[in-house]
Amino acid sequence: MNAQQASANRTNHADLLQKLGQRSIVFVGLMGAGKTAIGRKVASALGLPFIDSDHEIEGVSRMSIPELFAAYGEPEFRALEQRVIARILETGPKILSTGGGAYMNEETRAAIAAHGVSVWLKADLDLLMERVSKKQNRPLLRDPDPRGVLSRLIDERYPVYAQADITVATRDETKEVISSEVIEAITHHLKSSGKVD
Ligand SMILES: Nc1ncnc2c1ncn2[C@@H]1O[C@H](COP(=O)(O)OP(=O)(O)OP(=O)(O)O)[C@@H](O)[C@H]1O
Ligand SMILES: O=C(O)C1=C[C@@H](O)[C@@H](O)[C@H](O)C1
Ligand SMILES: [Mg+2]
Repeated sequence: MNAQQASANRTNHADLLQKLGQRSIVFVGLMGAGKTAIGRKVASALGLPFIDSDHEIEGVSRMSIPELFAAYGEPEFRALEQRVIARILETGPKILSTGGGAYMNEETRAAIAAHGVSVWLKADLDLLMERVSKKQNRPLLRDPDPRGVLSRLIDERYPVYAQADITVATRDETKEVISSEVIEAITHHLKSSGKVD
Protein backbone atom coordinates (compact mmCIF):
# COMPACT_ATOMS: atom_id res chain seq x y z
CA MET A 1 0.00 0.00 0.00
CA ASN A 2 1.49 3.35 -1.00
CA ALA A 3 0.93 6.61 0.90
CA GLN A 4 -1.73 7.82 -1.57
CA GLN A 5 -3.73 4.58 -1.27
CA ALA A 6 -3.46 4.67 2.52
CA SER A 7 -4.78 8.22 2.57
CA ALA A 8 -7.72 7.29 0.26
CA ASN A 9 -8.56 4.33 2.48
CA ARG A 10 -8.49 6.52 5.59
CA THR A 11 -10.96 8.90 3.92
CA ASN A 12 -13.30 5.99 3.08
CA HIS A 13 -13.35 4.93 6.73
CA ALA A 14 -13.19 8.38 8.31
CA ASP A 15 -16.10 7.76 10.67
CA LEU A 16 -14.67 4.48 12.01
CA LEU A 17 -11.25 6.05 12.47
CA GLN A 18 -12.68 9.10 14.24
CA LYS A 19 -14.53 6.87 16.71
CA LEU A 20 -11.49 4.62 17.16
CA GLY A 21 -9.39 7.61 18.22
CA GLN A 22 -5.95 6.60 19.51
CA ARG A 23 -6.98 3.01 20.24
CA SER A 24 -5.67 0.10 18.22
CA ILE A 25 -7.60 -2.83 16.76
CA VAL A 26 -6.24 -6.02 18.31
CA PHE A 27 -6.81 -9.49 16.85
CA VAL A 28 -6.91 -12.45 19.21
CA GLY A 29 -7.65 -16.13 18.68
CA LEU A 30 -6.11 -19.53 18.15
CA MET A 31 -3.26 -20.50 15.86
CA GLY A 32 -4.50 -20.61 12.29
CA ALA A 33 -7.59 -18.45 12.88
CA GLY A 34 -6.19 -15.84 10.49
CA LYS A 35 -5.08 -13.07 12.87
CA THR A 36 -2.00 -12.25 10.80
CA ALA A 37 -3.61 -12.67 7.38
CA ILE A 38 -6.82 -10.79 8.22
CA GLY A 39 -5.05 -8.20 10.37
CA ARG A 40 -2.82 -7.28 7.45
CA LYS A 41 -5.83 -6.89 5.12
CA VAL A 42 -7.81 -4.81 7.61
CA ALA A 43 -4.78 -2.55 8.13
CA SER A 44 -4.51 -2.01 4.41
CA ALA A 45 -8.25 -1.31 4.04
CA LEU A 46 -8.21 1.24 6.88
CA GLY A 47 -4.85 2.79 5.96
CA LEU A 48 -3.37 1.99 9.39
CA PRO A 49 0.04 0.52 10.29
CA PHE A 50 0.13 -3.23 10.84
CA ILE A 51 2.14 -5.03 13.52
CA ASP A 52 2.23 -8.74 14.30
CA SER A 53 3.47 -9.47 17.83
CA ASP A 54 5.09 -12.79 16.81
CA HIS A 55 7.09 -11.01 14.09
CA GLU A 56 8.00 -8.20 16.49
CA ILE A 57 9.25 -10.71 19.09
CA GLU A 58 11.34 -12.44 16.42
CA GLY A 59 12.76 -9.05 15.44
CA VAL A 60 13.76 -7.95 18.94
CA SER A 61 15.18 -11.35 19.92
CA ARG A 62 16.69 -12.08 16.49
CA MET A 63 15.42 -15.63 16.94
CA SER A 64 12.48 -17.53 15.45
CA ILE A 65 9.61 -18.50 17.76
CA PRO A 66 10.60 -22.20 17.70
CA GLU A 67 14.20 -21.19 18.56
CA LEU A 68 12.97 -19.02 21.44
CA PHE A 69 10.84 -21.83 22.86
CA ALA A 70 13.75 -24.28 22.53
CA ALA A 71 16.38 -21.97 24.04
CA TYR A 72 14.45 -20.26 26.88
CA GLY A 73 11.17 -22.19 27.24
CA GLU A 74 7.58 -21.07 27.04
CA PRO A 75 7.49 -18.95 30.28
CA GLU A 76 10.31 -16.69 28.99
CA PHE A 77 8.55 -16.39 25.64
CA ARG A 78 5.34 -15.37 27.44
CA ALA A 79 7.15 -12.73 29.52
CA LEU A 80 8.74 -11.26 26.38
CA GLU A 81 5.39 -11.39 24.58
CA GLN A 82 3.72 -9.43 27.39
CA ARG A 83 6.41 -6.71 27.32
CA VAL A 84 6.42 -6.43 23.53
CA ILE A 85 2.61 -6.10 23.33
CA ALA A 86 2.53 -3.48 26.12
CA ARG A 87 5.07 -1.42 24.20
CA ILE A 88 3.24 -1.78 20.87
CA LEU A 89 0.02 -0.58 22.50
CA GLU A 90 1.61 2.56 23.93
CA THR A 91 0.94 4.33 20.65
CA GLY A 92 -1.96 4.03 18.26
CA PRO A 93 -4.02 3.77 16.26
CA LYS A 94 -2.67 0.65 14.60
CA ILE A 95 -3.66 -2.91 13.82
CA LEU A 96 -2.07 -5.49 16.10
CA SER A 97 -2.27 -9.22 15.46
CA THR A 98 -1.26 -11.11 18.59
CA GLY A 99 0.18 -14.58 18.98
CA GLY A 100 -2.39 -17.26 19.84
CA GLY A 101 -1.54 -17.39 23.56
CA ALA A 102 -1.12 -13.67 24.20
CA TYR A 103 -4.70 -12.95 25.29
CA MET A 104 -4.46 -15.67 27.98
CA ASN A 105 -2.21 -13.35 29.97
CA GLU A 106 -4.29 -11.24 32.36
CA GLU A 107 -2.03 -8.17 32.16
CA THR A 108 -2.05 -8.31 28.38
CA ARG A 109 -5.85 -8.49 28.42
CA ALA A 110 -5.94 -5.42 30.65
CA ALA A 111 -3.53 -3.53 28.35
CA ILE A 112 -5.63 -4.47 25.32
CA ALA A 113 -8.84 -3.36 27.08
CA ALA A 114 -7.22 -0.03 28.00
CA HIS A 115 -5.67 0.78 24.61
CA GLY A 116 -7.58 -1.20 22.04
CA VAL A 117 -10.70 -2.71 20.58
CA SER A 118 -10.30 -6.49 20.58
CA VAL A 119 -11.52 -8.80 17.83
CA TRP A 120 -11.66 -12.56 18.38
CA LEU A 121 -11.43 -14.52 15.15
CA LYS A 122 -13.30 -17.67 16.11
CA ALA A 123 -12.81 -20.79 14.02
CA ASP A 124 -13.75 -24.44 14.38
CA LEU A 125 -11.30 -27.28 14.83
CA ASP A 126 -11.43 -28.59 11.25
CA LEU A 127 -10.66 -25.19 9.77
CA LEU A 128 -7.82 -24.56 12.24
CA MET A 129 -6.30 -27.98 11.50
CA GLU A 130 -6.40 -27.33 7.77
CA ARG A 131 -4.74 -23.91 8.18
CA VAL A 132 -1.98 -24.92 10.60
CA SER A 133 -1.01 -27.96 8.55
CA LYS A 134 0.53 -25.66 5.94
CA LYS A 135 3.43 -24.48 8.12
CA GLN A 136 5.52 -26.15 10.84
CA ASN A 137 6.44 -23.01 12.79
CA ARG A 138 4.24 -23.49 15.87
CA PRO A 139 6.12 -25.18 18.72
CA LEU A 140 2.95 -26.09 20.65
CA LEU A 141 1.79 -28.16 17.68
CA ARG A 142 5.02 -30.14 17.36
CA ASP A 143 3.21 -33.04 18.94
CA PRO A 144 2.20 -36.49 17.70
CA ASP A 145 -1.43 -35.39 18.06
CA PRO A 146 -1.73 -31.74 16.93
CA ARG A 147 -5.49 -32.10 16.56
CA GLY A 148 -5.75 -33.18 20.20
CA VAL A 149 -3.61 -30.20 21.26
CA LEU A 150 -5.80 -27.76 19.32
CA SER A 151 -8.92 -29.37 20.74
CA ARG A 152 -7.63 -28.90 24.30
CA LEU A 153 -6.64 -25.30 23.54
CA ILE A 154 -10.17 -24.64 22.27
CA ASP A 155 -11.61 -25.87 25.60
CA GLU A 156 -9.10 -23.87 27.62
CA ARG A 157 -8.97 -20.66 25.64
CA TYR A 158 -12.36 -20.05 24.05
CA PRO A 159 -13.99 -18.89 27.31
CA VAL A 160 -11.16 -16.33 27.65
CA TYR A 161 -11.15 -15.17 24.01
CA ALA A 162 -14.91 -14.64 24.48
CA GLN A 163 -14.04 -11.61 26.65
CA ALA A 164 -12.97 -9.74 23.49
CA ASP A 165 -15.10 -6.76 22.46
CA ILE A 166 -16.05 -8.32 19.14
CA THR A 167 -16.34 -11.91 17.91
CA VAL A 168 -16.18 -12.71 14.21
CA ALA A 169 -16.84 -16.31 13.26
CA THR A 170 -14.41 -17.20 10.51
CA ARG A 171 -15.26 -19.98 8.13
CA ASP A 172 -14.09 -21.22 4.79
CA GLU A 173 -14.44 -17.83 3.10
CA THR A 174 -11.90 -15.65 1.35
CA LYS A 175 -9.69 -13.29 3.32
CA GLU A 176 -11.44 -10.37 1.57
CA VAL A 177 -14.89 -11.48 2.78
CA ILE A 178 -13.70 -12.05 6.37
CA SER A 179 -11.86 -8.70 6.40
CA SER A 180 -15.01 -6.87 5.25
CA GLU A 181 -17.04 -8.62 7.96
CA VAL A 182 -14.48 -7.57 10.54
CA ILE A 183 -14.62 -3.92 9.44
CA GLU A 184 -18.42 -4.02 9.52
CA ALA A 185 -18.38 -5.52 13.03
CA ILE A 186 -15.90 -2.89 14.27
CA THR A 187 -18.00 -0.09 12.75
CA HIS A 188 -21.09 -1.46 14.50
CA HIS A 189 -19.26 -1.89 17.80
CA LEU A 190 -17.86 1.65 17.76
CA LYS A 191 -21.26 3.12 16.91
CA SER A 192 -22.98 1.31 19.75
CA SER A 193 -20.24 1.73 22.35
CA GLY A 194 -19.74 5.42 21.54
CA LYS A 195 -16.41 5.57 23.41
CA VAL A 196 -13.69 7.81 21.95
CA ASP A 197 -10.17 7.95 23.39
N1 LIG B 1 -9.97 -16.52 5.16
C1 LIG B 1 -8.90 -17.22 4.76
N2 LIG B 1 -8.93 -17.88 3.60
C2 LIG B 1 -7.90 -18.62 3.20
N3 LIG B 1 -6.73 -18.78 3.89
C3 LIG B 1 -6.64 -18.12 5.05
C4 LIG B 1 -7.70 -17.33 5.56
N4 LIG B 1 -7.31 -16.82 6.75
C5 LIG B 1 -6.06 -17.29 6.97
N5 LIG B 1 -5.66 -18.07 5.95
C6 LIG B 1 -4.37 -18.79 5.84
O1 LIG B 1 -4.32 -19.68 6.96
C7 LIG B 1 -2.98 -19.74 7.45
C8 LIG B 1 -2.98 -19.33 8.92
O2 LIG B 1 -3.37 -17.96 9.03
P1 LIG B 1 -2.57 -16.94 9.97
O3 LIG B 1 -1.11 -17.19 9.93
O4 LIG B 1 -3.07 -15.57 9.63
O5 LIG B 1 -3.13 -17.39 11.40
P2 LIG B 1 -2.79 -16.78 12.83
O6 LIG B 1 -4.11 -16.65 13.52
O7 LIG B 1 -1.99 -15.54 12.67
O8 LIG B 1 -1.94 -17.94 13.54
P3 LIG B 1 -0.76 -17.84 14.67
O9 LIG B 1 -1.45 -17.62 16.00
O10 LIG B 1 -0.07 -19.15 14.62
O11 LIG B 1 0.12 -16.69 14.28
C9 LIG B 1 -2.15 -18.83 6.56
O12 LIG B 1 -1.58 -19.63 5.54
C10 LIG B 1 -3.18 -17.87 5.96
O13 LIG B 1 -2.79 -17.34 4.71
O1 LIG C 1 -1.13 -20.25 20.63
C1 LIG C 1 0.02 -20.08 21.08
O2 LIG C 1 0.29 -20.25 22.27
C2 LIG C 1 1.08 -19.61 20.15
C3 LIG C 1 0.73 -19.08 18.94
C4 LIG C 1 1.70 -18.50 17.99
O3 LIG C 1 1.12 -17.34 17.40
C5 LIG C 1 3.02 -18.16 18.67
O4 LIG C 1 2.88 -17.01 19.48
C6 LIG C 1 3.50 -19.32 19.49
O5 LIG C 1 3.70 -20.39 18.60
C7 LIG C 1 2.48 -19.70 20.59
MG1 LIG D 1 -0.11 -14.96 13.35
